[in-house]
Amino acid sequence: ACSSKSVLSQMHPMWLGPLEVPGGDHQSPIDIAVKKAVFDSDLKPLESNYDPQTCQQIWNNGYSFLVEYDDTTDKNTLKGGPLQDKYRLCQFHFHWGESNDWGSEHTVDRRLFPAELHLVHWNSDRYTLFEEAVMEENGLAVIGIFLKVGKRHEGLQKLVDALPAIRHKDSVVEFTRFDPASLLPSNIDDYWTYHGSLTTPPLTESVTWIVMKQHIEVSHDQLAVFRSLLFTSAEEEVQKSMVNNFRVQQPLRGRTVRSSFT
Ligand SMILES: NS(=O)(=O)c1ccc(C(=O)NCc2ccc(F)cc2)cc1
Ligand SMILES: [Zn+2]
Repeated sequence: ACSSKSVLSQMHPMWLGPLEVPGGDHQSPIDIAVKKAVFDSDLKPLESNYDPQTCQQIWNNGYSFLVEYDDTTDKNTLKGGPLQDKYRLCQFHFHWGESNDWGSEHTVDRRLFPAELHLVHWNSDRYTLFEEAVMEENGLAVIGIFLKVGKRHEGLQKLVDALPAIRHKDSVVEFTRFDPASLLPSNIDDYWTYHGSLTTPPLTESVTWIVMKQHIEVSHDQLAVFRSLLFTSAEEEVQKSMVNNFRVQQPLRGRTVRSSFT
């Protein structure tokens, strides 16, 4: 899959404060000012085709937990929406807070959500590897979905049950037959889109962000299990609970956020 450990483990540990990117003017996350978004009637509906059989593993990378898919063939594709090409899902992960009052990376009119899901795809029409695409302007497409605390999310429970096995950084367990579509909101036609970056190092400005207007609901207890994960590996003396793994918001720098709805 796409997040090779070697690159990740050399990453700048985010709790030491986000790495400054000199001159980066297309950084993420941002606040989405709803009234300033420009409706674009050319935006098409998103088309996702995911195959649960290609789910491979779930692991704790010391920043979040990732569910990784086999991205060596065009089995999990995303196209349409703002995208010109076909993109391949390689992993999804979350960002969350220490309390339900904050945790998301993007905000909508400054409104914070307790967590945010990112489904990470790379442009398989133009590149052969994620690592290649991550350096290119049209290389990545990330779907952002806000989580709200409410009713239990049945689809999420299989994932929540696997978390105790990956409490520590660099722990991995086999994870199969998980359908990422089970995490999508019922309406995926209403979204905002803008050009931005990865929200963790290397912070490359290669992401077409697609942020869903409709959130999904998870229970308080399900989200509490996210917070039982640790940033630290089993060997480290001081264990740090994995919370507040979101980046501070970045300036819009003149970018326009487009909406697929009025
Ligand atoms: N939060 S987010 O959705 O913006 C995001 C998505 C993916 C990655 C990632 O894969 N990093 C590791 C990485 C980066 C570059 C490489 F070349 C290889 C691995 C980081 C952040
Ligand atoms: Zn993310």
